Amino acid sequence: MNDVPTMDRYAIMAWRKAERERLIAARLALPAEARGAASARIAALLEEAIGLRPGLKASFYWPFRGEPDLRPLIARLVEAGGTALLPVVIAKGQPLVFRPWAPGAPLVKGVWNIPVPDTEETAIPDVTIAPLVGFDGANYRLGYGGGFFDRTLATLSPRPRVIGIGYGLQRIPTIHPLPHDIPMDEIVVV
Ligand SMILES: Nc1nc2c(c(=O)[nH]1)N(C=O)[C@@H](CNc1ccc(C(=O)N[C@@H](CCC(=O)O)C(=O)O)cc1)CN2
Ligand SMILES: Nc1ncnc2c1ncn2[C@@H]1O[C@H](COP(=O)(O)OP(=O)(O)OP(=O)(O)O)[C@@H](O)[C@H]1O
Repeated sequence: MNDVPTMDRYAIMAWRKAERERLIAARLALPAEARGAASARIAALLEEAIGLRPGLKASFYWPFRGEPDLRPLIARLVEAGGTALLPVVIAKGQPLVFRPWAPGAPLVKGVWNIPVPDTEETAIPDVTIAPLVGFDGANYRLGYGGGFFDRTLATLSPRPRVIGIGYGLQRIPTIHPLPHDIPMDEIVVV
């Protein structure tokens, strides 16, 4: 099982499932104050990396299961004249769509009860902030297992700049990349 070259697709999917559970539990075990402090540091580094400017369209996410809370950065982008987008699951097995959202705008419950903007409007992001469950040194991302980000990026041309974000404890030696896995452009981890 730990003999990497002999892991087939089935074994990799089973390994990923266990690894996701371990990593999500480790993230949730971080005290709330530590998560809050880390979120502020990630937001500052991200702001520097992307540069807030009028017209910039950046996709974020509504935080759950201990993901860093970057909503203050959403507010700063909107104040700077940019557009913040949130990912929306239309259906399992389908790419995500991105809908605009600004602090105070209405949300409705989407798939898995994730809050999503109450609008039909969609837009393609210039920059996509991807929350990580795990990541490796080759910039591959482990997510929740729906395949949504990879499926979405595979359909977008030009592809947005993808920046993964998370905590250092989410680093793993390899996610055992499969042909559908698309590496991220950058990772901001604290
Ligand atoms: N905050 C946030 N929002 C996001 C994402 C994200 O990673 N973070 N997504 C990024 O893609 C999409 C949601 N992706 C998700 C994928 C799977 C599960 C989930 O709960 N899966 C079940 C397994 C169910 C199944 O396989 O059918 C589970 O883990 O129990 C949740 C969200 C869109 N919104
Ligand atoms: N471009 C694609 N086309 C079709 N299926 C895909 C594509 N990308 C991923 N998948 C499928 O999605 C499933 C989950 O993939 P994976 O384990 O990489 O999820 P993940 O990246 O952790 O999840 P998420 O992006 O939702 O956070 C796999 O069965 C994979 O084959």
